[in-house]
Amino acid sequence: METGRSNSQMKLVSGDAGYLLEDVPHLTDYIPNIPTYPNPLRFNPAYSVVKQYFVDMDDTVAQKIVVHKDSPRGIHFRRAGPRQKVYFDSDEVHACIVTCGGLCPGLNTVIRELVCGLSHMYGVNKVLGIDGGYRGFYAKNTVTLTPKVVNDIHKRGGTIIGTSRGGHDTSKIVDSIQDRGINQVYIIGGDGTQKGAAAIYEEIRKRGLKVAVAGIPKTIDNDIPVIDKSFGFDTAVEEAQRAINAAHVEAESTENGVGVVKLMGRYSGFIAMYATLASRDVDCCLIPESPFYLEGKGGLFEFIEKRLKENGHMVIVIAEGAGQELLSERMQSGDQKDESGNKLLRDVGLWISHRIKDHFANQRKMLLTLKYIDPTYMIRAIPSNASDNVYCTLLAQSAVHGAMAGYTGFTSGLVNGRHTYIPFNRITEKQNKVVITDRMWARLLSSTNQPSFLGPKDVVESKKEDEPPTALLDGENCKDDQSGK
Ligand SMILES: Nc1ncnc2c1ncn2[C@@H]1O[C@H](COP(=O)(O)OP(=O)(O)OP(=O)(O)O)[C@@H](O)[C@H]1O
Ligand SMILES: O=P(O)(O)OC[C@H]1O[C@](O)(CO)[C@@H](O)[C@@H]1O
Ligand SMILES: [Mg+2]
Repeated sequence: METGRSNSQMKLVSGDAGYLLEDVPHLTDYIPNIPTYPNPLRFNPAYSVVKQYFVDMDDTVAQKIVVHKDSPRGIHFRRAGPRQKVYFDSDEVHACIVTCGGLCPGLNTVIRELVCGLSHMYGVNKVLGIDGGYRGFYAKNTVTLTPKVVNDIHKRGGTIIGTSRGGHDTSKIVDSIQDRGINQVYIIGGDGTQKGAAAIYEEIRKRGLKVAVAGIPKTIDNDIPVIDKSFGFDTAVEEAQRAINAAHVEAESTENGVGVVKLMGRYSGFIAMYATLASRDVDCCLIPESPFYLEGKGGLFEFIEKRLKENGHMVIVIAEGAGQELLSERMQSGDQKDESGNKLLRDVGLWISHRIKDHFANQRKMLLTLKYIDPTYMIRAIPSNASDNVYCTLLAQSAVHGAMAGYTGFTSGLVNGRHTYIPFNRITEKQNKVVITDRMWARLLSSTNQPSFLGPKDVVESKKEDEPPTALLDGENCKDDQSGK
């Protein structure tokens, strides 16, 4: 039973035992009588041997998988994959791909697999690359993308079609889509990009155009909610190990050696947390979600001194968004923002390195050798690793299957290990953050043996926030209502 719509993006369908499907829009929601065609995959020798290759129309994926016997079934998303019927004839499709926001390992793999998936699975040969992000729709030329052009691009970092921040003019973008006769739009980017994609979808729907809009979530920060993790995250964590290793080697080679590594993570400390857990060489990990302080009892300086006395060296990993509130007024960037409106951060790594050196030289009169390593762009400008390549391939293929099947206004995402179509507004309504009252953060604290820097009051406050954990965490409370994982 369809229970209603909060807006044109959200179709809610309820079922027995608290089952709720947060469905994605379909072109037929606003264009009646669109002709359908049998899915050309049924004639494809690679797939025709696969029993039940097509996804059952009723297949959905549960958001919550830790349950009690009397738990409500909760929120579900439509399962991704090829459908029996498609709503585009192969010759009719004119697709475009755009990449927006910061770089991320795997962007080129997604582009490659969109182009190859469209061509090899659906016989679609008209694919345009939009040059340089959203503004490329109206301010730049396009690039023709063929399987031959994209053949080797997954071995390179970056995005062959360029990216940018800012420049989202919905009306001009949709004019350009209309003028060029584009009817499938694939948009790869982070939370800002997906908000832009939602605006494009709304405008397309308002104009009644037969244009499918599909998002592919991208962010090395892993700050996109609902999905298990974002592509490129594993690669970034792996690359971060190299910086941590270097910091460790430098630190252990001198008396009272301290290695400080700053890693990306504007609002979410997932990269720092995972790189720390993977490395085991890190003595202290500082992330935006967990406040800390430097001086006095239980502070960072006290911990550094203790660890140096115990081990003679230590490694600190700090996410770029950590401790921003501690930076002095003079260092604050005030209200400076980038072109997309994201707040510009000050260099917390440099700041903390100076503060540590200053404290030990002047207050404690202790000789200490500190090396600061800032690998920021190096962890996102590299090609994706093997596992991210496979992940990117499936995300891209899922997006293609969804658009061909007439779905629109959706993001292709992995939920509990299954590929799904998620409505844009579920992806954009909040940011995914490390939950410091979750077991994963406790594992980190126990692995580094660092103080939590929290008083009992802070823990209670933080618990009250009730952030929904993601699959990268595992504090899922099965008694929760249907508000999320
Ligand atoms: N609320 C919004 N509505 C429309 N467009 C938006 C919105 N927020 C951001 N955008 C556009 O999306 C694009 C990318 O946004 P942004 O620079 O914030 O990166 P992102 O997609 O969040 O990726 P990341 O932060 O991981 O680098 C920009 O072109 C920006 O203009
Ligand atoms: O310098 P740029 O390109 O604006 O990107 C920096 C930001 O992009 C991110 O990598 C997210 O994509 C953040 O971690 C970082 O703060
Ligand atoms: Mg963002």
